Amino acid sequence: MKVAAVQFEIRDEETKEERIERMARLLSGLKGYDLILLPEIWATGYFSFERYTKEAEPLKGPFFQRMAQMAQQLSSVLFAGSFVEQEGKNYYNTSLLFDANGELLATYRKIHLFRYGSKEGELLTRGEEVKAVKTRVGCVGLSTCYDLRFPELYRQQVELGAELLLVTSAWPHQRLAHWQLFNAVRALENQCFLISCNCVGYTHNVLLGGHSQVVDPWGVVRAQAGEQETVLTAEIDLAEVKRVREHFPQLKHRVLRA
Ligand SMILES: O=C(O)CCC(=O)C(=O)O
Repeated sequence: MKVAAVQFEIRDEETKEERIERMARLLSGLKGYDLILLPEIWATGYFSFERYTKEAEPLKGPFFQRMAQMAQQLSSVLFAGSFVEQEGKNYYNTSLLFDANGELLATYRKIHLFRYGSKEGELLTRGEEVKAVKTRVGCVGLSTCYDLRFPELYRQQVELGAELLLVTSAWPHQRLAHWQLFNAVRALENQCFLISCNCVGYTHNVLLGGHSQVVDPWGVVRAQAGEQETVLTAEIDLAEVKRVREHFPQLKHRVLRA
């Protein structure tokens, strides 16, 4: 199957609406992909904490509607990245997964909120539910940025059937080495494909790291973006997950202690 990750540049001078329109233009050139990924809180900008509550939307607000429409127009499963969701008094970092007909397949509220040089932990409420979802492109595990540092989350996704790990991100360049390691290791230790979609650009004095990746179940990086806005593409075969797990049955050799 053909996959694409839109590594998007965050430009602080843009409004949310301008950013959504620019993303829509980028997406309109992406015909023929089975699965497309977008980054974390890209429409508001992850580091634009002053905009979070102002730009928050209910789950099925305009952001949701636009992304559903894009999935349908592209006939692609779309992991639309995340937005700031408001439900009552609470705000969440919520990502959306749409089927190729524009129907919602799943939502995921970020579980591990980032608190280092970030106001996310103050402003948002963490999610509770681990998500691995059966789709026409395989069973996908959903996660967001800082989640990458917590291996138990991905193991739970695998226990729920995940074979493809999708990571939406706004990871800073300062810790690019960590990003590179976690991308490879999460795929390798779980014998899954992993696709990550990061942002680039300078935002609120933070340089975002790019290097969105496609990693195979041996931990080999099959495709990797650089540090510019770009669309990372790859062709992957999920049958490899089964082959790798049969050939090297590490997941069956776990020793679980109480
Ligand atoms: O863990 C990190 O170093 C970066 C995490 C992050 O930027 C985020 O969760 O948005």
